[in-house]
Amino acid sequence: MLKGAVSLVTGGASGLGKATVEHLVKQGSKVVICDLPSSKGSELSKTLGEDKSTFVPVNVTSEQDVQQALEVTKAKYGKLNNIVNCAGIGVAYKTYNFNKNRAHSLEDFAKVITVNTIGTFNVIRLGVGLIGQNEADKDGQRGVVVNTASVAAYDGQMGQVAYAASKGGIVGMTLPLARDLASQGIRVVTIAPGLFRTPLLISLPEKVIAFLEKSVPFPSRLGDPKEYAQLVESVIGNPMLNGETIRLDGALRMQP
Ligand SMILES: NC(=O)C1=CN([C@@H]2O[C@H](COP(=O)(O)OP(=O)(O)OC[C@H]3O[C@@H](n4cnc5c(N)ncnc54)[C@H](O)[C@@H]3O)[C@@H](O)[C@H]2O)C=CC1
Ligand SMILES: C[C@]12CCC(=O)C=C1CC[C@@H]1[C@@H]2[C@@H](O)C[C@@]2(C)[C@H]1CC[C@]2(O)C(=O)C=O
Repeated sequence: MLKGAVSLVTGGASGLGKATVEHLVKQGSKVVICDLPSSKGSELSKTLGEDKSTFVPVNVTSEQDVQQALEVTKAKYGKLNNIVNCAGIGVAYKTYNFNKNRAHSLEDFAKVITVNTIGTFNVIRLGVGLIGQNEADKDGQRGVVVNTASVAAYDGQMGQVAYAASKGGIVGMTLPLARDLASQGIRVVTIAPGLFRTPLLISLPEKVIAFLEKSVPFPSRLGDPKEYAQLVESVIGNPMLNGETIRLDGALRMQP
């Protein structure tokens, strides 16, 4: 399924996106790594081999940047089969800070929605144009889109109102996207990860990590980004998976 395929991964220079890039390349896909200019995408591509991967500096909220990435994809690899949306950010503020008498900044709320929700949609709306140019396989399929939400879309914690809303938006758009794109044989599936061992979580004090790990029923540990990448491969390989969000969380239900 991945041998000879071309995949575009946003947020591909770090964490879950990076593990996905590495896994897809290992499975024989060419990969276009889209991430911010300040990211380590270029180094990653050099390590993987610049024939198998290409870094394009992209802010997912920019139409121009995403178009540029699609042009590079077409010019270098001739087609696009899969999009994996991993780019994302978060802030941690309560709706109102009653000690400081200060409301959640509207700018911060909008920023998280803009990158996570609008950025994801921006890449999909432009990227499916190129996927739609593929010849359909014997099942009528032309390509697959995999998005990244979070368990926060369902059990957002205190201080996660912007993040949870942004991820809820991704869960909410999954079915209508799948319906909109069904006529072209393009599937859309969202993964909602729990707690994964990426730079953000690794940087927390050991005590906090141990506490977070304990909150996961089984296996009681942080997820390995490779396990996320493994699910991306399964989603791409299974033609009946469509219009659904899959939790990948060891049965974690986050507390308030
Ligand atoms: N690590 C975890 O436990 C979980 C992560 N997630 C989600 O998974 C995704 C990946 O998270 P991690 O790998 O942990 O984070 P990370 O911070 O390691 O990677 C995110 C990448 O997105 C890039 N990025 C940020 N804003 C961007 C923009 N505007 N345009 C292009 N690229 C941009 C960053 O430069 C970075 O390379 C995010 O959407 C996050 O919300 C969801 C649930 C759990
Ligand atoms: C806010 C959390 C949990 C409590 C803590 O001591 C430290 C944290 C910082 C990283 C957060 C933690 C948790 O809320 C889950 C997320 C938001 C985590 C970063 C990614 C995270 O795993 C996620 O996106 C879950 O959906």
